[in-house]
Amino acid sequence: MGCSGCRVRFNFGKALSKVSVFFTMLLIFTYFFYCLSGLCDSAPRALYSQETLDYDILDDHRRLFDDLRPSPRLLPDRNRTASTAEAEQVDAPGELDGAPQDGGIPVSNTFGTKRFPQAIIIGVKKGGTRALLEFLRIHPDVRAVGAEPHFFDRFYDKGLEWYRNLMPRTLDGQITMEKTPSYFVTKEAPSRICTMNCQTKLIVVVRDPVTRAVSDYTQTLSKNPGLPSFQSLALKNVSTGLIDTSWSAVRIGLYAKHLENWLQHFPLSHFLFVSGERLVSDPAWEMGRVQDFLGLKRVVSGKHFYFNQTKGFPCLKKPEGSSRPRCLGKSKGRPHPQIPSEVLQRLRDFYRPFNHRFYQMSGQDFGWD
Ligand SMILES: Nc1ncnc2c1ncn2[C@@H]1O[C@H](COP(=O)(O)OS(=O)(=O)O)[C@@H](OP(=O)(O)O)[C@H]1O
Repeated sequence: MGCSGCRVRFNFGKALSKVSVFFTMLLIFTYFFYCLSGLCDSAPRALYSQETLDYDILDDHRRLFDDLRPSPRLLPDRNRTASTAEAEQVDAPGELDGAPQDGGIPVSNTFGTKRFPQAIIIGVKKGGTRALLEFLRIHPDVRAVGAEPHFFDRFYDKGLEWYRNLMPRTLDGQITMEKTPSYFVTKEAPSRICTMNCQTKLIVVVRDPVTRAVSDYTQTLSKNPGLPSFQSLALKNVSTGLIDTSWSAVRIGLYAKHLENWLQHFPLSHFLFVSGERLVSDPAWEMGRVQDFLGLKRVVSGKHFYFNQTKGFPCLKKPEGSSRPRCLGKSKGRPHPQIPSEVLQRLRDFYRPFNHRFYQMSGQDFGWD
């Protein structure tokens, strides 16, 4: 009896070890299948459990974009065009879902396909483009490249397949997006985007050009504390108050001029102009418009936001899978330096006719006067 009991125990133990080997193998196969299917791409999302977006943004950027980044030059150079000066400012990017791959053939499988973006946030620099993209990424039908690809301004010679391979995989019905604010001021960008797809939807986050210029200056100043004063860069002649339109921080705010270039290639119906101010004061309202424009169900709503008093901006309530709320990183919402009021007034006067022209062209009054 003792012996037969032993045999039963022995067989049971063997069976148990076979079952555990089977399950281990199953786990390994499942993992490989999962990765080969491209779902491992979404792993960086786990990093979003950080309180701010700083860490994931910078790590992903370094890992995947090191070979793309030209050496940064921070001092404004009046001999360069607005577009080249603009292109130097690499935004703190976010999650990158797809690394550039060799071969250029888009990977397609049952879990998604790398597609060209159907919608692009083309501008404006310091308008609130990062906030908009991060808010949109809550939507289950939006997948976006976190870093700024700068394809249509800097890396166009790498070819469209290179660009497509930067994109995250999407399922049917999902929208692929990217944001590169310098496209708005890049002369060649409209024709290049149209060559990719003339049906592309274009989103422009606009902000009072005076505040935008100060924000732009603040960003450059943060990287280069020896920068001359705002007024000495903005004014060609302090006594006459002549504005220096060759300074990119000023030029970018001439929205009507830049839009004119875009309207040569795209009809107005392809654009959505988002108010950068309202994106801060009422993000849910502005996100409603954006989702409608993109043909998405209104998923992102007031319940996703709270106003963070310390940050002074709306932040995201605990996103799914995250233990903490999420604000944008330190490079968003920097305190601006004090600029003499007469300089700001001079700039306001300078921009007024351009703003009015922009209101006419866009059919929206942003109330910047
Ligand atoms: N929710 C939230 N959190 C933080 N910051 C916010 C938010 N919404 C809009 N903004 C404004 O976004 C400004 C930066 O704009 P961008 O993201 O377009 O800058 S960049 O061009 O990508 O560098 C940034 O400009 P500064 O305040 O001058 O730093 C903010 O004013």
